[in-house]
Amino acid sequence: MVTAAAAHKPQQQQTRVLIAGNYCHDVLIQDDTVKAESLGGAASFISNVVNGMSIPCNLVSKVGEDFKYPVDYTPIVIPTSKTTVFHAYFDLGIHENGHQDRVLKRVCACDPIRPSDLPDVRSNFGMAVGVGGEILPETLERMIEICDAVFVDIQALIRVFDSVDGTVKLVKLEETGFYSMLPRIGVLKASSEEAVFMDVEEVRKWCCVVVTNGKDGCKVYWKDGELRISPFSANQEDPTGAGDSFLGGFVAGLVQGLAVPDAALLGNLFGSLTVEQIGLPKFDSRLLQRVKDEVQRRKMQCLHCERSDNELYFLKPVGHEQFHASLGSAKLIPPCSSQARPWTPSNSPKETEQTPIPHYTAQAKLLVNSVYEEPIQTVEGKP
Ligand SMILES: Nc1ncnc2c1ncn2[C@@H]1O[C@H](COP(=O)(O)OP(=O)(O)O)[C@@H](O)[C@H]1O
Ligand SMILES: O=P([O-])([O-])O[C@@H]1[C@@H](O)[C@H](O)[C@@H](O)[C@H](O)[C@@H]1O
Repeated sequence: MVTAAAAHKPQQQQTRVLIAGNYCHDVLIQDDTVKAESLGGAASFISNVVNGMSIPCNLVSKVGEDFKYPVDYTPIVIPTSKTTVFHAYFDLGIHENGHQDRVLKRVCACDPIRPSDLPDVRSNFGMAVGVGGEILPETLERMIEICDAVFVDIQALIRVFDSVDGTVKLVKLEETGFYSMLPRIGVLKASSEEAVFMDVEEVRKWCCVVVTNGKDGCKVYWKDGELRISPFSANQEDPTGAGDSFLGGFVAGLVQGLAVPDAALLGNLFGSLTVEQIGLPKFDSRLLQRVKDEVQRRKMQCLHCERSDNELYFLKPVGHEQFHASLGSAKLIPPCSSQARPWTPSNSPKETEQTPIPHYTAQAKLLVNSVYEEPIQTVEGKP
């Protein structure tokens, strides 16, 4: 078995982002026909965004010897296990409102990621983003120890799998072994379908909660306030990975020093770009360059914003709407090449109202510290 240390990509001196979650083989099925097969898993969608934004990261993932995709971050290969496989059925989950949703089945599960698989160096941002049950309570504990702020996708915590056919079901967050760790994580991200499996009013007392809502963008909740963040328009082809790419964009924004509302816009942007392609999206290089330029410009703008108090961190900094417009216009740049293929009917997003409710909270402080306290320390007792 390849050890975690040997499997990692050679490290830059300062690892800023640590992603933990297994790569998967995704099979997209509609009307009993395989429509596409793709590299999947939240870790692949997130690293795709983070790499696209030129942010160095470290990724811990486990696969079997059957793993079939080239990836930037070498996974740990488990000879006795197979790669996690998900079948996504797009015709079984028609909601009462007519909205087409998917039914997911985990048909194969690779080994969980254990604390010993994680690197011994500290990271500023940890991302616990399992999809097939690979994040164990002790793994999340270890991430909390070695990362300044931990971002968790609730799907890593509340999924259970039917013992016969692997259908993904969700359980209440408070019934899981992760609930007591909430005060020590930075951000918990959930889709609106997943959010009903937690008491948002209770959880927001402990950590920042981000609920994504498809074409309607997302909402950020913290102890004393909440904020709706506008979406970007998209012609949806495949919803797979939108939430993952959102989280990648959100963290990419925070890594670069954006305030939470601006970083959430970057999350919305990458979510909207992802639904326009089938499977793992390929971002156009000109678009990425423009987004990076806009983020740099925004960062410089906000250096001049009043920011001496933690209270301001959740505030929409002046110029937020303009930043939204600039990112939106980046989406209009003609692509170097077109990757999108028609498959499902497209959706058009509605503009949503914005509700700034600025207040200081302990979570804000945690995030501020994680972003602005620069030095990366080594784990106590380890080199
Ligand atoms: N049809 C869409 N149009 C525009 N943006 C979208 C669309 N679907 C998703 N997004 C973006 O991606 C984010 C995550 O999508 P969502 O469907 O809520 O998550 P998940 O993939 O976890 O179900 C949304 O908050 C939004 O910013
Ligand atoms: O669509 P989304 O919820 O953001 O995330 C998806 C997971 O729910 C799914 O289990 C996995 O197979 C996909 O590759 C993707 O990671």
